[in-house]
Amino acid sequence: MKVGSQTIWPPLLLAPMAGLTHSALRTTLLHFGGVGLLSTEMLSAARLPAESVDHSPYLFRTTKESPLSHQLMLTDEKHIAPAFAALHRLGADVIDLNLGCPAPQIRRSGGGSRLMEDPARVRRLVASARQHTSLPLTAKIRLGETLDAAKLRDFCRMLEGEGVDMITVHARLRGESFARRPRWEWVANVKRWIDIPVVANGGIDSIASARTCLEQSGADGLMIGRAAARSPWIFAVLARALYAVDCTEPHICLPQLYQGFATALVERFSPERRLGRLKEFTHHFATNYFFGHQLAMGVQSSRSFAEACSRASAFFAACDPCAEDNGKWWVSDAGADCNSQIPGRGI
Ligand SMILES: Cc1cc2nc3c(=O)[nH]c(=O)nc-3n(C[C@H](O)[C@H](O)[C@H](O)COP(=O)(O)O)c2cc1C
Repeated sequence: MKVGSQTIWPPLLLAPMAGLTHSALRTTLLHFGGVGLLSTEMLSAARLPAESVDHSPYLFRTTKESPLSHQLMLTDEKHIAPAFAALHRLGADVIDLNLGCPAPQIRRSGGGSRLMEDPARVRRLVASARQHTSLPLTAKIRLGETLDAAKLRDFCRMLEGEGVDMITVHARLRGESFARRPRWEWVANVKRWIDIPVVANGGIDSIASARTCLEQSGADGLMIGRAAARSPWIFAVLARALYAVDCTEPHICLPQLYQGFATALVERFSPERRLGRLKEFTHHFATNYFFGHQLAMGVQSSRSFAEACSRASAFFAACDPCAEDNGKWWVSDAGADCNSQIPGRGI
């Protein structure tokens, strides 16, 4: 899939997810392979220029995490020039505009899905964004407030006309919860209306759901969110099954994978940044187990990273035969330093 100057292959994209799509998860995904485009979580355009790449957990990346899309939460034209200059310095491969986030605090600030209600403002923002970068510029949207084909069609055509190179459609209305079946057939409408690549998102968590989504949407690519945290090998599985990519068949040992993720957190983030991220990941990862709520609750109620790791270790020892092969594990809070991976960058 060609997006501006960037070739994305396989056309399997990691969804931006606040608290989840940081360097540790991206590295865990890369271990298995099959991801065509990685993503950051949403970054505030207003705050980005002041963030230190040496200290920001949102910006930290290793050289292996490429190609990487940086997602911007944009509310005001005045933030575009400094934010894009910062993204160029950071070596972003793709810049994505968040036009779909339904979270109340984001909407109150005028960003995310609030923007879809004001197409004239989005037109100005996108036109200005386009002038400030030659990098691939993409947009992530939901279907809107209500099912209104003409409104959605005009909005998508406007994005294309202003120079957006790809649109990802999270196939739900703004107010719809994750529990609702995604409306992949509406992605097919978007695909008919515009000529740039269209990526389908929402509810893709298996080969079967990916195939159904592709059949119903005719999308050029698929974006995967929560399933990436539950089953970080999903990209490798889909890349093999759908795109005949030569990924090694994943060997999955859940305790080992969890340990690898926790170690990556220690290597990348300062102590106060680790526990929250482990909790967020565990919330999704624990659903791999029938009694996963015990793992999730144990980690959720932990007061320190070490306590969370030791509770997880105990859970695996009791519930997962694979843990025996790997012995009793622990993660040291002391951590390694990833300056070795990127000269000049600290944590
Ligand atoms: C914890 C969490 C955080 C999210 N943060 C973002 C975000 O920062 N930007 C964004 O565009 N969407 C965000 N989303 C939405 C996802 O990108 C995606 O659209 C949604 O999860 C549906 O895809 P899925 O069914 O594959 O998870 C988030 C979703 C979750 C669960």
